[in-house]
Amino acid sequence: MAEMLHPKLTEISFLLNNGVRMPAIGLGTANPPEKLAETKQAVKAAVKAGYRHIDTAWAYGSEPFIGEAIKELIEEGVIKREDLFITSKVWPVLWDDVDRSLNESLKSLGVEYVDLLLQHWPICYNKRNDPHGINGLARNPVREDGSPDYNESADWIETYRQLEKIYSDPKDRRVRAIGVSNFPVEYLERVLKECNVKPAMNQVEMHPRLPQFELNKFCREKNIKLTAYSPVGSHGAPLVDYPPIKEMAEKYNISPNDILTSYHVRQGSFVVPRSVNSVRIASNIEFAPLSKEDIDKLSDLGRTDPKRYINEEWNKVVPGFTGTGPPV
Ligand SMILES: NC(=O)C1=CN([C@@H]2O[C@H](COP(=O)(O)OP(=O)(O)OC[C@H]3O[C@@H](n4cnc5c(N)ncnc54)[C@H](O)[C@@H]3O)[C@@H](O)[C@H]2O)C=CC1
Ligand SMILES: O=C1O[C@H](CO)[C@@H](O)[C@@H]1O
Repeated sequence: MAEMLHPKLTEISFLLNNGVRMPAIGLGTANPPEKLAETKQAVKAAVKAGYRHIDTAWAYGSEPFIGEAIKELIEEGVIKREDLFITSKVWPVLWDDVDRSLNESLKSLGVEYVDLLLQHWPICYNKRNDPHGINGLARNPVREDGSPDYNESADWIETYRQLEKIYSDPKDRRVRAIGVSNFPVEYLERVLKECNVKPAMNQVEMHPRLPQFELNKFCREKNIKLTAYSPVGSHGAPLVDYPPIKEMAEKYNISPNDILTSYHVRQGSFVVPRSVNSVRIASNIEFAPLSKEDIDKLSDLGRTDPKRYINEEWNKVVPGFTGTGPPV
């Protein structure tokens, strides 16, 4: 490809529906237990490479390591707190205690506010103590028979109501924007009907093999932004070696990772790739100015070869969030 002038992915940002500006690419931090401690150097490498957005969650166990990285980056004079955009999420075991979830996240992160707080899943779990869980609670509680321990009498919308109460209190400065994650269109419709604060974000699995056509159309109409998680197909990065992606990468003379992140940013969505490899973090920030035809060609894979990588037993209760995903 001829040399072209265009920004790095780390230089692009979009506005949320409440006027808050959010950097387009964020570092994903849902690292496996054996790599959790590496999150600290990954965040430091990402910020030094230009990243200003970190994606985390109460449930990841990565927040204390992100906190250590932020503290050192501020002490070293690399950034100030206000230069960073931090997203955290409320896990279904704390569906009825958003205050606790947020306070524990803030404490671990060592910050006074998060920029975006999401309801992680529209699911309500019962609380079960587990010394190996997150802050003493089992992350995915199960019953004696091994089935997910849902709270059958609870309503997932209660979590969003608690989020909007915190966000709407002018004396409470702990969140700058609120949103949801893993919400299908019908759940978003219910939030829009029954709640007062429109979610700024819906974070979902999204990539060429799961282009989320219906959610994209709905969210664009309602001015709700989307963030793409698992952009390279999660564990093992299967999409990086997927022939149509490699072919597009060769055409643009750029890495497959850059194709897979630019695919979202080019369409006005956010993307949160995960890595603890500092070389990869720093090199995979090129923006590919994909043409409309190339975007359509990639999205077509969602019709011809659909695939959802995050498919767990307990998330099957969310319509469309199982198997190959929503019909296209
Ligand atoms: N809201 C939600 O429910 C969810 C949110 N997320 C967020 O999205 C982030 C990204 O999604 P993930 O599922 O973590 O997966 P991902 O699609 O970003 O893939 C990450 C994996 O790919 C590997 N990788 C990346 N490039 C590679 C390359 N060129 N060669 C070999 N390996 C490579 C990384 O080392 C890592 O193991 C998470 O870390 C988390 O922050 C992820 C899942 C669910
Ligand atoms: O955010 C999340 O990450 C894990 C998968 O990596 C998933 O359980 C959850 O939604």
